[in-house]
Amino acid sequence: MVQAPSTEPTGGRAADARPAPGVAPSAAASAVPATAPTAPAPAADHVISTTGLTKRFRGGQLAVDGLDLTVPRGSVFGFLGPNGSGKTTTIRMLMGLIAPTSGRATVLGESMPQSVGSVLPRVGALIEGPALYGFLSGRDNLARYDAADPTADPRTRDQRVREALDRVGLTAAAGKKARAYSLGMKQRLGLAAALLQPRELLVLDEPTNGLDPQGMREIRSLVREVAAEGTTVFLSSHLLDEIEQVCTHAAVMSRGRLVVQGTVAELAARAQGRLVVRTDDTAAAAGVLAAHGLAGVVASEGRVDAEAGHGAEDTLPKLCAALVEAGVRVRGFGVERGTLEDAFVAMTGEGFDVAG
Ligand SMILES: Nc1ncnc2c1ncn2[C@@H]1O[C@H](COP(=O)(O)OP(=O)(O)OP(=O)(O)O)[C@@H](O)[C@H]1O
Repeated sequence: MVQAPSTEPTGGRAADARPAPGVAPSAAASAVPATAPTAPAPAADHVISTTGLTKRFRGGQLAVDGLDLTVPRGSVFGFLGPNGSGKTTTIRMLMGLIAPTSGRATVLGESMPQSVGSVLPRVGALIEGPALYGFLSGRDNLARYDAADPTADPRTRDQRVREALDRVGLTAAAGKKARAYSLGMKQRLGLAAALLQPRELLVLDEPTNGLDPQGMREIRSLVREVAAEGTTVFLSSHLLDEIEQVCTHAAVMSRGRLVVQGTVAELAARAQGRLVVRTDDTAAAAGVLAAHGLAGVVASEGRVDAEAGHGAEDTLPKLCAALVEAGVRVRGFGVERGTLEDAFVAMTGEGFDVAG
């Protein structure tokens, strides 16, 4: 089931507000004009695929610009970008909650938004925080979500709710009113709602946003568990280290456009490491590195570093020998691995400014 995002990002988090109820597949289907799918099915190993997907809002804002995205089955796919880069708008198009201006999207092999009614029952989603009734217990909130799913058998509801609560570690707090839940508990309850039924795809929009480190760890470990059971997870985040920790694949967005996509290892490999020489003879060391053609040589207190460049591993012994030969007293020498953040900066020429 897809939970309805509120139009205001904060609205979905307010447990006491009367929320928009979760969008039952049939309700979502009726919101979008149905037309016969004409696009060919994508390769079976892609759970999400978009071509030229574009969304321009009425005010003229181009939120998503010609997106070509491919999410392999079985991946934990990180959808990464600073605030305002178009992640939520993309997810809302993928879930059939808004129609694209142009381009096409397929989810689980079917065109969206046309096939929203048959696709959404196979997808669990948590978008902009769960919509909860604060005056109901966690258990009763889940029962309401389950009841909104026309495919869910009411006779086995209690068991599904019990199992979902257990899986997210909320059994002990099941009887507590949702308004008394911490933000992390609310997120976990939202995940439980998304996991009431076995799903082929789990879509999570910034699931750790606003959580403390413990809450973040809990959500990440749940994501890993779900993925280990074979569910593909599509996860948006503006946290680079989160993507590095949890995801197998990632796509990077900037200003509505896709910068790059691939495995996390491939993306991180694009980030050139820095060669670091620890020494008190910084001027001499900087001279040796520059003489060997290294770019970006920077000397600071007790340390000189430079762009390692590709193939750095092969030139390290030569450089080390040259430093020693020049009388540089080397205390430490090596390449510090580049991070995804370095890769982002290298690819976009921009800092990864989460404020957008
Ligand atoms: N309903 C809307 N009407 C007009 N502009 C919108 C609407 N929704 C989003 N935008 C704009 O589209 C751009 C992309 O927003 P979007 O929410 O998709 O980004 P995001 O990457 O998910 O960022 P965040 O992490 O802050 O949610 C932003 O400039 C935003 O202001």
